[in-house]
Amino acid sequence: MINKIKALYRAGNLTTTSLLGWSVFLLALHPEWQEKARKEVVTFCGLELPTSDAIARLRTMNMILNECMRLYPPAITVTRKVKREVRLGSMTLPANMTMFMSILALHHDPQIWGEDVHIFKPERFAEAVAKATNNNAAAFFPFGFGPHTCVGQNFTTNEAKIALSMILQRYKFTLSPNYVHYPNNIQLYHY
Ligand code: HEM
Repeated sequence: MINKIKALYRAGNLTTTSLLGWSVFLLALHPEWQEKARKEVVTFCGLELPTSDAIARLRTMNMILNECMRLYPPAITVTRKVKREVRLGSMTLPANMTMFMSILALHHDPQIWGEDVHIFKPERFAEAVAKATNNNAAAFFPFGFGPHTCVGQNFTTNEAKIALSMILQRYKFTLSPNYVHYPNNIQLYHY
């Protein structure tokens, strides 16, 4: 039981702070999106604490958070163990093999996202994910997929929306001239 609680704490802590950190960074770099997000928050929440009804209406913020997780996915791979030998396209995967599927690589693949793949463009997510991904909806998988999809997905999305709304209600922010870009992989599990 204690280990399960520790796992939830570890899985939910650095991932959410990573998402919030990169969101603030990207909004500092793109003041026009910062202003759009602030306007939306003020329209639906005023200067009050965001309610669950208001959070559900934050479409622009949803687009921004998706684009942040596309460019800087808090978890960069998902892992699967091959139970028995299996054919996958032209490959044969042996039993007991551990596979790492790179979220980061797929989120930065120009064949899926287009030549502007490295540019922050929340408007990609204005419509369905299938549209943003050139009909490869599974190629956007910041929370993994299948039976092991992140159990904290809805919780963390709401948490991030509340935190970001409260920041936007109170502050305008820009990037420090001393900032040095140094994205780093976070280690989720330290046993
Ligand atoms: C932005 C925040 C988060 C991101 C990007 C994220 C991402 C992920 C990813 C990629 C996986 C692997 C899914 C797979 O293998 O298909 C995962 C699993 C998991 N996540 Fe999250 N996560 C986040 C927040 C949270 C939070 C807040 C919690 C708990 C409160 C949580 C609990 C878990 C658990 C327990 C698993 C294991 C699920 C399983 O193996 O059945 N995560 N998460």
